[in-house]
Amino acid sequence: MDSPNAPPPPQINIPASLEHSRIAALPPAAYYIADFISEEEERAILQKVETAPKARWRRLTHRRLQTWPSDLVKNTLLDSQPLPDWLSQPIITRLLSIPLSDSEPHIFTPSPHGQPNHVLINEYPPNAGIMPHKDGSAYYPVVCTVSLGSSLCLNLYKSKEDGALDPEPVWRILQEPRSLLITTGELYDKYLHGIDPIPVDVNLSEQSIANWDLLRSPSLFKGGRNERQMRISLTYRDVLKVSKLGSKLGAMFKRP
Ligand SMILES: O=C(O)CCC(=O)C(=O)O
Ligand SMILES: [Fe+2]
Repeated sequence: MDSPNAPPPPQINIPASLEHSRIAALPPAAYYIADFISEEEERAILQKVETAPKARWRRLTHRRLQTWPSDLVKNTLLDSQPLPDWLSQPIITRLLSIPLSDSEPHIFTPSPHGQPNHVLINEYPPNAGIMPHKDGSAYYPVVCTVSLGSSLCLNLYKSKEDGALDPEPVWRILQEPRSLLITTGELYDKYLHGIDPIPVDVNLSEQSIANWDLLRSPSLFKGGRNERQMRISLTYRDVLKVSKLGSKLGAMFKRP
């Protein structure tokens, strides 16, 4: 557990406030912290994800996912169990330790539960992506994504006047392993996000990548390419509605 007086584990680099990690090229507001967790912490979380009971995985055509502590039922979290320790420590503790600005508390201070209560784990083989979408009304509009295992590009799209999707992304964000990306505001409500189902991200440059100046290792992408490996993402959000009935219903919907 992170305590205010303990020195941070080596390899992590947490800003004094989120303002220092703001992606300036994007509308308000998105933040990128390249070294949010250490390699050792990454390994430990990957091990927990990989050894979760088989029934935890839901298989889609090209990717698999786990939901913790459980699936939503009609946009509601059944309040049966808290998040397991390996999803709270160190990630949530560390996230909540970062002030929003030099004078304001953390990013979840105004949210109903003051912290994320739900984690979606997505596993993307190199050719897998996720269709452009919005995250909808079930969540407080702050999305925190920790990436593990591989880098890839998240694309941001806008809807055209007639509501159709403009197929060219307006911005691209490169997410490195062990990084944290936070998106809020207009990026939650107005724009769509998605990941191309391709084995290699191309045309990566200071001009094309919104968070280039915040990357840990921009030199790795000097050739403009990123060969994808297996990537696991952990998406932390606060589900607005939590049902106290969950402790009863939880037994019926219980997963191992
Ligand atoms: O894996 C990611 O980075 C994005 C996942 C996502 O957009 C979602 O689960 O809503
Ligand atoms: Fe999403």
